[in-house]
Amino acid sequence: MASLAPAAGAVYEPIGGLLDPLLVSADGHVGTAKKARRGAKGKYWQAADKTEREAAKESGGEDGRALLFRRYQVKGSLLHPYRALICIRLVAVLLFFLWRIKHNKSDVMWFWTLSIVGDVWFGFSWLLNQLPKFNPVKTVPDLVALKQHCNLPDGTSRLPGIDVFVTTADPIDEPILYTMNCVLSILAVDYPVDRLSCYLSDDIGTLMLYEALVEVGKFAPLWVIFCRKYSIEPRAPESYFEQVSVPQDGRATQDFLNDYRRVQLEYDEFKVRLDNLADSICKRSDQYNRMRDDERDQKATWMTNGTHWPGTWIDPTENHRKGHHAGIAKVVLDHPSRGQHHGLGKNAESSPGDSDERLPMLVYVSREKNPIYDHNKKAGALNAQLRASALLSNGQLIINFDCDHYINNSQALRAADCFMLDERDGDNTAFVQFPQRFDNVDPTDRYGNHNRVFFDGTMLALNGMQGPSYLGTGCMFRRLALYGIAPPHCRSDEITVNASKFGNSTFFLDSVSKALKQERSTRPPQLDDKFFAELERVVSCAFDNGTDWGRGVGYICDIATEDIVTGFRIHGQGWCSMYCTMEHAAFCGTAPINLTERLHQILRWSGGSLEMFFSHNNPLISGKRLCLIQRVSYLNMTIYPVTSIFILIYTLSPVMWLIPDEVYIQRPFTRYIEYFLGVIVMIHVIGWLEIKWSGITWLDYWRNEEFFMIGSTSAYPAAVLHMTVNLLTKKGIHFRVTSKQTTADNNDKFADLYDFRWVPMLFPSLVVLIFNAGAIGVALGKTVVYFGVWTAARKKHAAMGLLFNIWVVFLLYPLAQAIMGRWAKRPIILVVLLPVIIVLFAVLYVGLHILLQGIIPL
Ligand SMILES: O=c1ccn([C@@H]2O[C@H](COP(=O)(O)OP(=O)(O)O[C@H]3O[C@H](CO)[C@@H](O)[C@H](O)[C@H]3O)[C@@H](O)[C@H]2O)c(=O)[nH]1
Ligand SMILES: [Mn+2]
Repeated sequence: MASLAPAAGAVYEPIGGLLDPLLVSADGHVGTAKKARRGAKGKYWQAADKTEREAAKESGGEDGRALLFRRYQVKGSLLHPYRALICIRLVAVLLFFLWRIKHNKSDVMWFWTLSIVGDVWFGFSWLLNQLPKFNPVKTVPDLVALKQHCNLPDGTSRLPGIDVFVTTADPIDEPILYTMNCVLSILAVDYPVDRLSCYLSDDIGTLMLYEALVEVGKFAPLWVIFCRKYSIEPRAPESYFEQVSVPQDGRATQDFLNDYRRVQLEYDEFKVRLDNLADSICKRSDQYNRMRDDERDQKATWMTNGTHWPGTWIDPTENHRKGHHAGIAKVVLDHPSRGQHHGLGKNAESSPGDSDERLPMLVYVSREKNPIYDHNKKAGALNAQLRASALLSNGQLIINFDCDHYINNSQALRAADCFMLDERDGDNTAFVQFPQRFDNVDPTDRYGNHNRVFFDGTMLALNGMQGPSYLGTGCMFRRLALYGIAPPHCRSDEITVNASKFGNSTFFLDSVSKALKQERSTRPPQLDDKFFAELERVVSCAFDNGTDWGRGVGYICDIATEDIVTGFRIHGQGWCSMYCTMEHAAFCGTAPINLTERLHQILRWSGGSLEMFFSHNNPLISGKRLCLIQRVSYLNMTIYPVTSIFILIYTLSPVMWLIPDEVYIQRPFTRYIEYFLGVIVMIHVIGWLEIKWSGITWLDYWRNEEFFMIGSTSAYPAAVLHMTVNLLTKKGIHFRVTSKQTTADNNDKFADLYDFRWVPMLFPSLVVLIFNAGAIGVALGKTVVYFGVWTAARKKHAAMGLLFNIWVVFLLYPLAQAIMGRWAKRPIILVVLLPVIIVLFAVLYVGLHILLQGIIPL
C-alpha cells in the first residue's frame, strides 16, 4: 500500500492512516471496522490482556507507565481443537512405533531397521517443531498510546535514541541504488531527528559508496521534507515512484503535483549521478594521477578534496585493495543540533510549512581490513558499527538492516519503541523482531520466498514463549543487551566495564558506563582529530583481539548465521523478545527468486544451524536462563537439516519398483500404509488449523511444503555433508553474499526466476525427481504386463505405494519448472511433458520386459 498525497480538501491525520486496524477497537476485541478487508486474519484472535489493562487503569497515575501494546491469543474455539489434535497425533505416532516394533517383519530387514530409525527421527523432529506452537501470541503496537506517553507538554518527546545500521559488502551484487534507497527511507522515517542516527557499513571500502552517500546527503533534504509534508509512504523513493504514478488531476492539490514532479525529477537526476559515480571517480583519479605521474607510478584513487582515498582503489595495490585497507569513518550529515540548512523551501515556490527541516546524522563506516585477521563477515561489520555509534550517538536502541531492505512504514521505529517502553516487560525486552516482507517475489512465489509459514506461524508461536529469534534484519535491540549485560530482573548491582571485556578505548568504555546509567547526552561529541582517531581505532582489525567481542559482547562471530546465535545468547541470559506485526508491513526487502541463489541461501542457513549445534552455543548445554520450550525451539532450529537425510533415503527408495518380486519394508503392508497415511494426514489437519490462526493461505502452506522437499533433497543434505567434513577438517562455512543483482532485463521483472544455473547440490534433487517419475512409469508398465496375473491385494499394495511417488513428484514440481528455464513460462508444456515422460518410462519397461523375457526377470 502506498499512500498518495491527501486528496484535495481531505483532512489528513498523519498516524491514523497507518494505524494497525487491530489497535483501533477499544473493547479489547480485535478490530471490527476493517474486518472485511482483513478477512480471516483477525477472526481467530481475542484480547488476552484485559486484566492487565484494567489493573493498569486503576494504578495508572501521572507517572504510571502506559501499556503500549496489545496482546492477543488464539480463540478457544480454534486453540482447543488445535492443541487436542497435537496431543492426539503424539499418541498416534507412539502407537505407530509400538505397532511397527511389535510387527518386526519385513522383506528387507536392514531397510526396516533404517526406516524405524527414520520414523523415530521424524516423530522427534515433528515434536520439536510442534511443541513451541502450543501457545501463539500476537502483539500489536499501540502508536496512539505511545504518542500520549512520550509527547511532553513542552513539545519535546521522551522517545529513546535509535542508531540504525545498514550493512553492505559488495557494490555489484548489492546494487548501490537499493542501498541508497534504504538509507533514504531511514532518513525520512517519522522520528525525532536528534534521536536518530544512520550508519552505513561498507565492507569493501569503496569510494563509490562514500560518494553515493554524499549524493544522498544532497538529495535527502528534498526527499525527506516532501515525505514529511505529504505523509508519503513508503519513504524509499524507488518504491514510492514505482507504486505511485502522477496522480490524476483533481485527486491532488496543485501544491502536491508541483512538488511531486520536482522531487521525481530530482530523483531521476540523483540516479543518473549515482550511475556516473564510477566514471567520475575514474576520470578524477586519472587527472590527479597524471599530475603526479613523476612522483610514483601508483594509480591512486582520489577524493574530490584532492586527497587519497584510504579505502580500496580502482587499481588495487597493497593497503588499498579488497580485504586490505585502512579503517574509515566519515560523518556525511552532522548531528542536527549543530544546525543544518536545507529544504524544499529555499528556492521552491512551495514552502514546507512548519515541518522540521533538519535531518538525522548520517555516517559512513568502513572497518579496517587486513588479510591476517578474520573479519567475521556481517557480525564483524555490525560490531564495528556498534562501537563507532557508541562514540558518536550512543543510542539506547539499535536497529539493523541488510542493504536490500528499506523502511516501508514510517511509523515502524515508533512501533518497536512501544514494546521497549511498555510497563509490563519492556525493561526485560532485549529485542523486537519484525517479520520480513519482500517486494520482488514472483506472484505465485514459486520457491516459497515469502516464507509465511515461518514469519506468520512459527514466529507468532515463539512470541507466546520467551520471544521470536533474531532474524538478521529488521530487528531493534537494546544496546545493553548486545553488550552482554543481563536483563534488570536478574542483573547484579556491580557491572564491571573493563577493557579486557569491551576493548581498550576510554571513549568507548565511557560510553558503556553512560549507557548503563541510561544517560542520554543531547549534545553530540566534538568532532576533532582526536575523536576521529579514536573512531578509526574502534573500527580497526585488532580492536577486538583478546576481548569478549563476538562472543559475550556484540553480535556473535565465527558462524554463518550470526543472527540465530546472537538471539540465542541474549535469550540465554534471561532476556525476552517481542514480535511486532503491523498491518502495513514495517520493512520490505528483496529475496533471491532464482533457485540456485535461493538454495545457496538455505545452504548457508542450514549449515550455520548445524555449526551452532556443534559449538559451545549448543541449545542442549548452554543458555542458562532459557525457558524449556524456547530451548526446544532452538534445538529444532539447530538440527532440522538432519531430517533431510531420511527424506532423501525414503524418496530414493522407489528403486524397489525395479525389483521383480513383491518387496515390502513392513508387513502387514496394508495396515502399515493406513497408519502411515493417518499420521501424515494428521500433520496436514494440524497445518490447516495453523493456516487459520496464522492468517496465511493454502498456497503459502503448499509452497512451504514444496520448498522443504526441494531443500531436503539438495541444500540440507549438502549442509549435513559439509558439517561432517567440517568436523573432520575444521573449516567454516563460507558466507557468500546473496546476489541481489537481477539479470538485466527491463522487460521482465522476474527474469531471474527463469535463469537456471546448475550446481552440484541439485544432483540428488534431480535423481529423486527422475526416480519417482520413473517409478510411476514402471508401475504403469507393470500394470499393463501383469494386470491379469496380479492378485487384487497386490494391486492394492502397488497403488498405495504409488501414492507416495506421486506425492513426491508433485512436491518437486517447482524443481521441474526451474529446469525448464524459460520454457516454464508456458506451464502447459510441463503439464504435458511430465505425463509423457512417465508414459515413456512405462513403454520402456514393457519393451524391456518383452525383449528380456526369459533372460532377466522384470
Ligand atoms: O562480509 C559480509 C557479508 C555480508 N554482509 C551483509 O550482510 C547482509 C546479509 O547478507 P545477504 O547476502 O543479503 O544475506 P541473506 O541471505 O539475504 O540474509 C539473511 O540471512 C542472514 C544470515 O545468514 C542474515 O544475516 C540476514 O539478515 C538475512 O536477511 C547484507 O547486508 C550484506 O551486505 C556484510 O556486511 N559483510
Ligand atoms: Mn538479503
